[in-house]
Amino acid sequence: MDDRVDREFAREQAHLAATRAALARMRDTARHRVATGADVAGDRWTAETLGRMLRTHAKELAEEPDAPPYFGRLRFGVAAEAGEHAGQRYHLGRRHITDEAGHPLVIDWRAPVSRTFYRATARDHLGVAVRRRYGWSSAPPAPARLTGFEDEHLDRGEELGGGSRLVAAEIERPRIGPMRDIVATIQPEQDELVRADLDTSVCVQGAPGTGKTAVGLHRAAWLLYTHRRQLGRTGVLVIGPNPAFLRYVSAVLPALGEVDVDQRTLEDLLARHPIAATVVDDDAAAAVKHDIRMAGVLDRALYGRLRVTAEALTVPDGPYRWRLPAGAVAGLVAEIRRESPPYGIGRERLRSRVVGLLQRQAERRVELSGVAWARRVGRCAPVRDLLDRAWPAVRPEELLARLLGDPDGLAEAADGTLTADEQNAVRWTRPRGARTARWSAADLVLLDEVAGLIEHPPGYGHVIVDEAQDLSPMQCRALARRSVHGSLTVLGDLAQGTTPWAARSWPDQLTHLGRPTARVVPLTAGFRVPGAVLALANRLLGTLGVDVPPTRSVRSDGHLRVHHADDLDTGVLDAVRDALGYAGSVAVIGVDAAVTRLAGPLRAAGVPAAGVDEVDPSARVTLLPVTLAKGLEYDHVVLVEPADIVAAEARGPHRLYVALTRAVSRLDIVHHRPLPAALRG
Ligand SMILES: Nc1ncnc2c1ncn2[C@@H]1O[C@H](COP(=O)(O)OP(=O)(O)OP(=O)(O)O)[C@@H](O)[C@H]1O
Repeated sequence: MDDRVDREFAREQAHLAATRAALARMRDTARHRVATGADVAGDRWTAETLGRMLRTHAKELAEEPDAPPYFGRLRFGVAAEAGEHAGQRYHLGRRHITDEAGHPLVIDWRAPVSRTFYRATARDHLGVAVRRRYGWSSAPPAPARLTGFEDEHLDRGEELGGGSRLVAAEIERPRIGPMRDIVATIQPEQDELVRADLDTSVCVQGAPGTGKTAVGLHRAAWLLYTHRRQLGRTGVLVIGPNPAFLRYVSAVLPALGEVDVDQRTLEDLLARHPIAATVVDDDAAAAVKHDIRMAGVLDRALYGRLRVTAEALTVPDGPYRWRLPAGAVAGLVAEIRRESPPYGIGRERLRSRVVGLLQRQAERRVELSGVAWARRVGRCAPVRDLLDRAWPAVRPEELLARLLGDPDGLAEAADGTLTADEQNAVRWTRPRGARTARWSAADLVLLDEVAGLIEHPPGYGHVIVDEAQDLSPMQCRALARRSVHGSLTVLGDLAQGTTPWAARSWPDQLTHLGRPTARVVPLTAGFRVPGAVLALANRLLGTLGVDVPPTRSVRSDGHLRVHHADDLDTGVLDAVRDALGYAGSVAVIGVDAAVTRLAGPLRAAGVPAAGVDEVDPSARVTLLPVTLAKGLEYDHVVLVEPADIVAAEARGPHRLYVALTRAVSRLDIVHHRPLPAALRG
């Protein structure tokens, strides 16, 4: 028996050597092609496209050159269910690797056959006789070493499920550096989401650490692989809550071979102007500006610019004068309004219909040179003046500056929609012109709404929105506008909503996102947070006012400790010193001011600690303001004074829930004030 295992292991070593040699050859070829690609292409456009493609390919192959080249293997049986794969073996990895003759040594995890690896069970083995998982040890820069494998004879009814040693080790591996991909251990319910069709929009409701972000990123990679041409043209957009989060997840897609996904914050996507740091809306103003009713107010303000003109139009044309009778233009405007094109297109439509009527008149009298005549008349002063009166061109900045700066204009647009108090809340006390105006973050959302009414923005083939529960209705609309012809993956957790406008129900949020009928799929297996920590965090759930399914942790390791400290700084310092005795990353999380203040005492005690935005390789400890903690994870978390986190903001309990669920292995809570009631006892 052992002999058989040894022989099998030797065969695996030989396959590994062949795979590494093939990968090195593919990399050399890719590099060579980058160097010569531009010379072999026939024209400049082809050269550029080819060059870009080759550079991308070379870059993909250069990612993590010494990482394990595969993670699993499928051996199909010979029964009918195996179909075309009968008797075949396939190693599965992050990308295809082929030998010199073009035979596959490793199949991409996204290929259709790989689906079987994630979905096959003992009850429904989908033709698979044996599923094999590999164990690797890696100590970069040395290449990863194959340490063993684990077989499940699915055809004999054997299945390890949660008992797989390799899967458990992979899930519980300490976190160092940026987020990693999970291709080796994607779970069936996650795989179903990852491989949902391109035209399917889906919403994933998942408690902290259930793999929402991981699912979203793997879905992006799968979609790009499966619909490369279409999405190469239309693009994939990933929206994350803040730059620290985006930095944390930014390595996943390149590691999966995808270097062309647009990963941004929503603020960045809508940044027509820099946000003025000095212009911060107070709570009342922000609440109104993010309210869905603002969509109606802006629409009314914009279309309030149309003027019904009863005048006749006269256009001199050489010896002739062409005329439109009074009322004709008003009729055209009403007709175009009924067709409801974007405002900017409406203006051009009016121009061309006016010209069309004039042209019909003219054609009865003279021979016209069609297009040139129409262009000239369309730009002539009387037509231009008429358009500027009846359907004036509008810039979003100018419209919003007038709306917020002019109480009468605001009252007119908001009458019956916003109360007088709400109008007062958003009104500028010192009116400014469009050029000198300074815009707040919420103003940029409004400007985007107006810009979207004037002209549809370019869209994406697929948009993935993380932490979607935190988006306001107006922010949702900005994303809906960019995915009109594409689909959406909406990721979030109602229990982690911390903005004043955070969603309390997915159907409402999905309606704002333009996908009212998207399926809401729960994920309930927690991969990040150890059981003991999750049990504590779950105690808060009842106080958060949302209806979400409970979660169980799949982790067997980890610890939770609660320390009462007479002196908070000393308590934190002790906990941090203890944390540094373990492998992995450490974060100190507390209200923003406390975290800033703790930098001094930690430094004085000889513990280097970096801010979340600093890159300091000597610091294993990150000082993380709780408002930036969303989506991030650390091996060891020292959570400072939960009562302060609860008291700091209206949604303090939700914020505490987020903070409690950042720890991958160990959570130390250090408090001086009494713990919030839900955490006591
Ligand atoms: N199938 C899996 N196998 C191994 N690790 C996994 C799996 N699914 C998720 N993880 C890991 O669990 C951790 C949490 O995943 P992720 O950040 O995607 O969760 P999340 O639901 O987005 O959490 P949050 O709500 O806190 O943002 C990550 O380290 C991720 O790599």
